Amino acid sequence: MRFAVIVFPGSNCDIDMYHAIEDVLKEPVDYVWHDDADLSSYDCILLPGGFSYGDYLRAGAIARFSRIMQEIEKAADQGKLILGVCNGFQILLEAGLLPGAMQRNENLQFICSTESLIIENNQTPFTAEYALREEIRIPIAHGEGNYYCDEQTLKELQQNSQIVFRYKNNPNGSVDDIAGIINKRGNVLGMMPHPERAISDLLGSPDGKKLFQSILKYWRER
Ligand SMILES: NC(=O)CC[C@H](N)C(=O)O
Repeated sequence: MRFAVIVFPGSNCDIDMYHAIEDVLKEPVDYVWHDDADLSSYDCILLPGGFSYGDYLRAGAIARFSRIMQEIEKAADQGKLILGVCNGFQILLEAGLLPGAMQRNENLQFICSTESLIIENNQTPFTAEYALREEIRIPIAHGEGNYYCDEQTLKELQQNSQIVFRYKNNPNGSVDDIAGIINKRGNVLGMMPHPERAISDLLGSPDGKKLFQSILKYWRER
């Protein structure tokens, strides 16, 4: 299974993401620069965290217009797996690949902490290795993680089981304690917490490993 880690000017979790794939899955992984225009050889596309274009205007608002985004939209249409973490999630929202938007954290502070998350849907390619309602510990580090959507969208997310992760103790004011959502088709996941920073006890938690293992399992069994 071939993985691409997309690198924007200002990405800063790309190396962690690369090593998560290399260390946990031992599968081929490449960095792909945002101005490149071919993702056809990749099975899974990873948008890492960071401050693309300095988070100017809004986090993800400029990266959304990168050349690579057309390729990512094409890959999503083809049913390939797309994972956006933190700034990657923000970019997917700005691009309209996931519904809703990010606001500044409720307390207007950048929050850096390890949070308990609840697995709300383990029937996705990204979470099949977890138990339903399993509680996991994953770090967060963001200033704009306060997920918002209108009532109609929230109802749809709830009814279609598109809310994949919820915070146990909501740190940022996100609606319905949302930490991560998936698209209706089930191949595009966005989440604010960083699973790539939780792949061993040495890093404080190994709980992110199952997310990457779920991706590989899905690909092998599909
Ligand atoms: N870790 C990150 O991806 C930082 C997220 C982001 N740009 C924010 O502060 O909201």
